[in-house]
Amino acid sequence: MATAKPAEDEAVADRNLLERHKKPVCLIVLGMAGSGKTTFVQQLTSRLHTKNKPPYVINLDPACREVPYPVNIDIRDTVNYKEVMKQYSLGPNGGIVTSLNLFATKFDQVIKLVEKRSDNTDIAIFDTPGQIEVFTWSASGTIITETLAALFPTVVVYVIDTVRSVNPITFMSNMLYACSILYKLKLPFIIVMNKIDVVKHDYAMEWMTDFDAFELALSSDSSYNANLSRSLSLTLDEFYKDLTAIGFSAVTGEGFEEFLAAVDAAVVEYETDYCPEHDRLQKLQAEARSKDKSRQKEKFESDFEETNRRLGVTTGRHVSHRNEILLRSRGRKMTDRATSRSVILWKNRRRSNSRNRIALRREKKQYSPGPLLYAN
Ligand SMILES: Nc1nc2c(ncn2[C@@H]2O[C@H](COP(=O)(O)OP(=O)(O)OP(=O)(O)O)[C@@H](O)[C@H]2O)c(=O)[nH]1
Repeated sequence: MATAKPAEDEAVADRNLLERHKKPVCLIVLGMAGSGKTTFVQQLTSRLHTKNKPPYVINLDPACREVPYPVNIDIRDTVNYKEVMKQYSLGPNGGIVTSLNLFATKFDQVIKLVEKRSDNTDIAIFDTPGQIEVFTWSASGTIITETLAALFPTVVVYVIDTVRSVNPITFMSNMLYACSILYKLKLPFIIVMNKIDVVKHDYAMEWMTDFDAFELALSSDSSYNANLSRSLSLTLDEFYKDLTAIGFSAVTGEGFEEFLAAVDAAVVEYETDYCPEHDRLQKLQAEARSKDKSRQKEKFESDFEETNRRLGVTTGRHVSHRNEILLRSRGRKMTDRATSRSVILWKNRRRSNSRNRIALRREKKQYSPGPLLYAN
């Protein structure tokens, strides 16, 4: 029996891997405002439709005016962003965070819908808000990403505006952001250098592989920013090494095949690097939880025995006559004290009950998201 266990574990691990293989690849599209995320999703969706491989598309931007691609799940159908801002007296960013939080409470339903489509969809695309930090550093963004990554092969697609990044300092800011997201999420990562129909991405590829070229681009600038960018470029060398970057035009579709190849490679990376690490961490967490449980149980048992010992109650249920009297008198004293305490407590409770009723009445008026709507 004992020898069969590792083989069983291996079989379970293989089955998990196969199950993960079956499900659609989830692409989480991130990028600064105006980098072209929505246009990129539109181009990708239309090309995949042409290939007869329609993706499952989910819009997670509650503040966008219109979605220019066929969307299967739209956060705006469930959460009214303007109403959230009004009800909670929030500004635009707070409104987006709260809308995402409200939507995250229904994310299990999104997962079920994506799972349902696993037989006839290879790719699920998640378009995110332009306020990048709202998704990457918020609780709901983390919940959404981690839930997806635990169940499906998940890849982060970071869209960069190649036109704006010709400025080496802007380029460095973009790369720093990408780096922070990569190390936070630890998921396979593809950088999409968008808008190559306007400016080719060769300069950026050169800056990532050749420090001297980047320094040359900064040579005319002696500001603090330029010096900082220079130093950071050396530090980011490690980050650049493992990075997959491709050129893309969300307008013409140039780079589409290269992007699909990068996604395939990222799925392999997800299975060989992310999954084993994820499983290892899960195992460690489960072990820590069970250790904690047994520690708590031991503590409870020792506390219980100690209390019994102090009260003179032996485990054999024998209570000495003296102890019995002691217990009774202690009990009486406690009841006297308890009665007056109960009266005060009762009065306080009545007061707090009416306060709760008012709070509840107010709460009822507060915004709650609608049902999750979806198109097949
Ligand atoms: N020339 C060119 N323009 C592009 C490309 N991709 C996007 N654009 C333009 O860039 C602008 C911003 O594109 P969006 O797709 O709205 O960018 P976004 O990142 O979704 O913007 P937010 O929703 O504000 O975050 C639009 O005017 C697009 O037409 C591209 O590949 N080439």
